[in-house]
Amino acid sequence: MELEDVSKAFGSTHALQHASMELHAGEVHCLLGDNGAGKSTLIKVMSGVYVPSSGRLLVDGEPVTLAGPRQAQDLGIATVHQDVGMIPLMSVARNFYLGREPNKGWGPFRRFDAARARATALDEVHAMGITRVTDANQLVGTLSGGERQALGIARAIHFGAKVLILDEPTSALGVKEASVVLKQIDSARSRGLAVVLITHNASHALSIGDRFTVLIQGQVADQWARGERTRDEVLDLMAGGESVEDLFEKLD
Ligand SMILES: Nc1ncnc2c1ncn2[C@@H]1O[C@H](COP(=O)(O)OP(=O)(O)OP(=O)(O)O)[C@@H](O)[C@H]1O
Repeated sequence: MELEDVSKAFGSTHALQHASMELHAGEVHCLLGDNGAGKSTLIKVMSGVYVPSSGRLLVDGEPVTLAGPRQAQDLGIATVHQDVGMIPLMSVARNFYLGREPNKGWGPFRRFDAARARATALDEVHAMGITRVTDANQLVGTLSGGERQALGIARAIHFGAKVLILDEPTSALGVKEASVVLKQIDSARSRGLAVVLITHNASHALSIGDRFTVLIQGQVADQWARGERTRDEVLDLMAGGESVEDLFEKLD
């Protein structure tokens, strides 16, 4: 998938200006930038929420116009937001299938196939390494933040995502939980998905990213492949182009 010279304005706010970015199968592309840099706007363009003011979106080299999130989903573009969009008082199985419930029976006898949903949801969740869940009837509200993220990722993969967009999946998590989610991102990459990872955490980005794009005030400030920048350079870019050392000095 490719974004070519994409701009998006909200009235006089130029949230995104002439941004280009390529996603490749089997790669994690980290999208970095300070608050308000345009990251959310960019992923909303990719996921069909916003139509760009100008520029193009290409999938497998063909220009596409996404009429809405449903169309993006049909093309295999899945977004997992920080809150994962799950209902805490519903079970793991119900949340896994939310909006795509497997049915059994025919005509007026069609009904939710609960047994199938439970078995498949549990298999997929275990395949993603969440072994603490042993009963698909368990309520999502009882899962940890990391497990919910993992469930969201497992669900996206199960429903055939080719592009997986993760909006700050590790930001609310402790060290151990974050590492579980990073492992899952790695596993999605191994399965050949193109992953977009928004993060404010330089260590997470550097540990998992294959390619990197930094946005500053809506513009692509830098783009590189793994190994082409030092850790300090990355930190400065993530701070909106300011030296992190200078920022600390200002605190004194
Ligand atoms: N729907 C909207 N209407 C008006 N302005 C918007 C809208 N969405 C975003 N903006 C503005 O566009 C700019 C980029 O916002 P965006 O949310 O894309 O940044 P971000 O990098 O995701 O920030 P954060 O890390 O804080 O989520 C900001 O100045 C924001 O106020």
